[in-house]
Amino acid sequence: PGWFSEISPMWPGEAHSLKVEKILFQGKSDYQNVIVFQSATYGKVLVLDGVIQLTERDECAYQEMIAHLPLSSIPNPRKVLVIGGGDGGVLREVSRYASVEKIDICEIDKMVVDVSKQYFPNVAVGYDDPRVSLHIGDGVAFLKAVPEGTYDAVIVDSSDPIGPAQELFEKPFFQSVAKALRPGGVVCTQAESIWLHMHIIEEIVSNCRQIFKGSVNYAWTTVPTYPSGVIGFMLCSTEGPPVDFKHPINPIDADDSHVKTNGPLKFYNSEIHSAAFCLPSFARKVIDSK
Ligand SMILES: NCCCN[C@H]1CC[C@H](NCCCN)CC1
Repeated sequence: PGWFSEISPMWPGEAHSLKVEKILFQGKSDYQNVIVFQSATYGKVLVLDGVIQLTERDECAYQEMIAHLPLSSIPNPRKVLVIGGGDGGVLREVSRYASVEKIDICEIDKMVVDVSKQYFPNVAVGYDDPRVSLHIGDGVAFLKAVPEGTYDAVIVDSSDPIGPAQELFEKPFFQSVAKALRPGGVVCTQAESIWLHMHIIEEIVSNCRQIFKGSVNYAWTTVPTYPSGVIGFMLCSTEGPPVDFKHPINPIDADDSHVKTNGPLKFYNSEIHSAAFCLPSFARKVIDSK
């Protein structure tokens, strides 16, 4: 009955809208407002504090890219940490790797987990994997308690810098991620839009270059229901065995040695992996110069 428009001071003067068929859930957690609605053409939609987190139709693009850009770049990921990502979509993608032994996830808002399990079963299917351990709490505190060099990969599937995820965009957090990673370990973070947030990205890249002494790259992909239709990722590795993010050495889309229980990959493949690092000149100028 009507339209949902994603109006936010983070993208002034513009608002992506989706036609609403039915509101399925409305709640207020300790951290944010949570809404689930059935859209006319994008399936069910999860909204936190008025910001679209995922839709059934295009979530594959974001979840597959944020997980496979880092994990396809290292030979045998064993221990993986997901910060945020309470909907479970990233877990679904991480569990495709037979080499993975342990997946820790730290999500601050339990309502996001519960709502995803109830309304987005094909996304929350990630929680069914026995290797997954769910920690409800603040990712900043969780990482401070992690012993040095624990993880092969950290994936920061955060919302935006306004709200509970604010600290996940700041330098101390990146430092704690670097400490938690083994030498040559990798991190992939949600890194906003080159059309909307070049200044935020400039700051993030500058911080990452100071903290991560392996490689630091920015990749991007298309997600029609995120503002400006694109979303980016920071791909960084710590000092140690070199990581070439642009040429995946552990292709998840190649053979059948990977778990297929969660259905086929809908978006990610090795070509789009490499292409994701090709940037328009206005972005490359800023990102490569930091
Ligand atoms: N696992 C899916 C969670 C999605 N995370 C974020 C949700 C907010 C979205 N705003 C985009 C703002 C413009 N860059 C970015 C991804």
